Amino acid sequence: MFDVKIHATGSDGNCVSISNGAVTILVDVGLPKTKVEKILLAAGIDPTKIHSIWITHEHQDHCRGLGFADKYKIPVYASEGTLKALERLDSGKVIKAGNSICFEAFSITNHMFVTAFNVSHDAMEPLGFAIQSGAGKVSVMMDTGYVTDEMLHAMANSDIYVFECNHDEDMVVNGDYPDVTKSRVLADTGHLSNEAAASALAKLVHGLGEKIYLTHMSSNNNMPALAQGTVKRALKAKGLLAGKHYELEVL
Ligand SMILES: O=c1ccn([C@@H]2O[C@H](COP(=O)(O)O)[C@@H](O)[C@H]2O)c(=O)[nH]1
Repeated sequence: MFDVKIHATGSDGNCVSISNGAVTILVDVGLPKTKVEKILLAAGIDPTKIHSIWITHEHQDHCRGLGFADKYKIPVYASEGTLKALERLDSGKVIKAGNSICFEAFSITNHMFVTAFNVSHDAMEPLGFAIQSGAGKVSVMMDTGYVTDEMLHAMANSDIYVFECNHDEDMVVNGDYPDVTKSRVLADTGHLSNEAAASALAKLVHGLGEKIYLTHMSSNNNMPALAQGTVKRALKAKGLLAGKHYELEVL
């Protein structure tokens, strides 16, 4: 089984580690580099052992700590658009949506495939990632305004879902954000609402003990109980109960 740790999530910074026991990767380093170093060491992760860092897109809350990659000479993978926006096209490694990169393939137990898929966010070329190995499958989907069939296909049959569950639409509409920010959050290239996350998860989760992490939650336009309740209701409509058919954690 994969070991997934959500070290930080939300608009202040995102960082997830994924390990299959042999290989550890990070998805996003959206905290200052010294903080990335600190939280990883506190979690028992040796920075010198990190195989690679996968960046979903160029917004600061996802890549602020890229200096951490430079310090430890860790390869950085992202889309061409993201690497261009980060001015790292020369040093970064390009992954295209639909493509998989396989590493440590010399042993069936050590191998890990990372497959990229397009998401819909107001960045140059944002990606989500599905990570597979003998340890199972983990999907990471953050910062997307909606979920397409292609995204569902890429994430299908995961054991672990790291899923954006950003806001309650009514809270955004009636909240304090300026109109331009409200429109941005609610746009197709914005962030995922509780309802949209719940509806996508209801299509993905089969009740086989999947683990769901609800992430990138707004502290202004959401409440953990509201997000959790929305997802639980959608899954209950399929006959699936938290704690029995799947595990749910709100971060
Ligand atoms: O004053 C603000 C607050 C937030 N944003 C952006 O909106 C989205 C959602 O933020 P949450 O903190 O999850 O509510 C995110 O992209 C923020 O960067 C903003 O532009 N201005």
